[in-house]
Amino acid sequence: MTLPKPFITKMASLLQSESESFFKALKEPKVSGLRIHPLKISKESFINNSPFDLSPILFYEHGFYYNAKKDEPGKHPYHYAGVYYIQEPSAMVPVKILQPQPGQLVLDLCAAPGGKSTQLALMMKNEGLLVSNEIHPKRAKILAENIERLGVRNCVVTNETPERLADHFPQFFDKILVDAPCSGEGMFRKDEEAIKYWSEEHVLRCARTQKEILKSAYKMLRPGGELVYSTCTFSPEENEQVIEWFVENFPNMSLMEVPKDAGMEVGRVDWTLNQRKEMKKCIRLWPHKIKGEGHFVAKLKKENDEEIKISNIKYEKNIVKQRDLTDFLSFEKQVLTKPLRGTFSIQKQQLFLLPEHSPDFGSLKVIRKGLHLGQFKKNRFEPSHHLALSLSASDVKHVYEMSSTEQEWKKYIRGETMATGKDRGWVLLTVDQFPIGWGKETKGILKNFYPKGLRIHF
Ligand SMILES: C[S@@+](CC[C@H](N)C(=O)[O-])C[C@H]1O[C@@H](n2cnc3c(N)ncnc32)[C@H](O)[C@@H]1O
Repeated sequence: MTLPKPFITKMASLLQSESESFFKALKEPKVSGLRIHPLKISKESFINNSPFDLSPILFYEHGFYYNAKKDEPGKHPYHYAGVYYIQEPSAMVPVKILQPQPGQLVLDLCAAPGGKSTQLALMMKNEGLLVSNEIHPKRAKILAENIERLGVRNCVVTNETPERLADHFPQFFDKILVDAPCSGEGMFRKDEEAIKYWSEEHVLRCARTQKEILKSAYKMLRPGGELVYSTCTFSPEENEQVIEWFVENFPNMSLMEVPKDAGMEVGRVDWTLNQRKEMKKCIRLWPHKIKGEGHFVAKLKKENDEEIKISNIKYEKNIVKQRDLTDFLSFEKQVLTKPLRGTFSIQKQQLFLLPEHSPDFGSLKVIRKGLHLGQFKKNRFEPSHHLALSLSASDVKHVYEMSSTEQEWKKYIRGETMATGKDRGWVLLTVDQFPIGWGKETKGILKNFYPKGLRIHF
């Protein structure tokens, strides 16, 4: 790895005597981590049942380091079953600091590919509303796929600009995460592109964008609400200086103290323009101080001193008529062990189960509205992959069990038809009890419903 010269000069001057260990750490291999889906598996069970060489991430209870030289968790069936999400360890910290609660209204404003959104939803135990927004259409699609793979039920995925969202949702959210686009200096060990793309101008451009995004986030935060700002870069211009600008321009935003784990450093007052002491409340994760690529995190609260506007946001009502659900209800009766409850929504023959408190999104571009249950076809209902991954084996009447230690699951992921010798209709396929997708059995043959776009040819 060849670091840009101006970056070396700048970091050497900022870090002084510490810079030697910083640059040494950047020459070491990246660390690799994954975060388990705590609603699907416990830590103990994961340690006992996964074949990986794991060690716990001390600053995140559901996180593990794995040995990237030996293990490929991205190719294990548990990955396709959404049992974990592969995530850089220090990227697990911002959501831990935001502490979203079940039932809250939460926004992830810069959400793709979905590491932090999936973490938010699981901490919320799939209860309440999570709006996960991504400005770039292709990345928004990847975000929706990860939301699906982890079986998240309470998330609406949008593809919008922060400004348009802010016009629609004034003072609406209890908690907002701004995991901002940044110059990615903390990506240097894992992504050569980040090095190629780096320049002082890029750092300053990112800082301007970050401030614009924060202005929109501010509008959407309710009085008393909390916001976490994070980046995976080291430059003060994108970190302490952005937060300093934020509290100076929005005086009812105040920095909150957050608990720091071993190895986490405080924000640098001496790297700000106006030496504001409260910048110490920010957190810095450095690759030479913790086992991770590095992050910056700040938590702020919107004080109540602003006039509270009555929000005129409308909520979605259950306008789907029972007769429109006939085919779904007969599917539900035949296949599921208990009915799904909540507010349904139908769009172009697609059926969704909305999160609680789901607002009307007006003309905003919505990619996925809650749990996608499936599609109405002529006189029948076809369940979705999202539904399969949101269920547990006990939620369905018929299961076809596979084992992670045998090769059969690969046939399924390749999209092959399988001979099961049974005739049970819709069947949920599982790997070691974890649902991985649907199949439809007729006359001893199971037709494969693993989505075509996700099939892999091993
Ligand atoms: C650091 S990444 C987010 C990573 C994500 N939170 C996760 O944990 O998987 C920042 C995201 O912001 C998006 N972005 C870029 N420019 C933006 C802008 N002007 N407004 C909002 N989001 C933007 C990028 O497309 C990118 O997906």
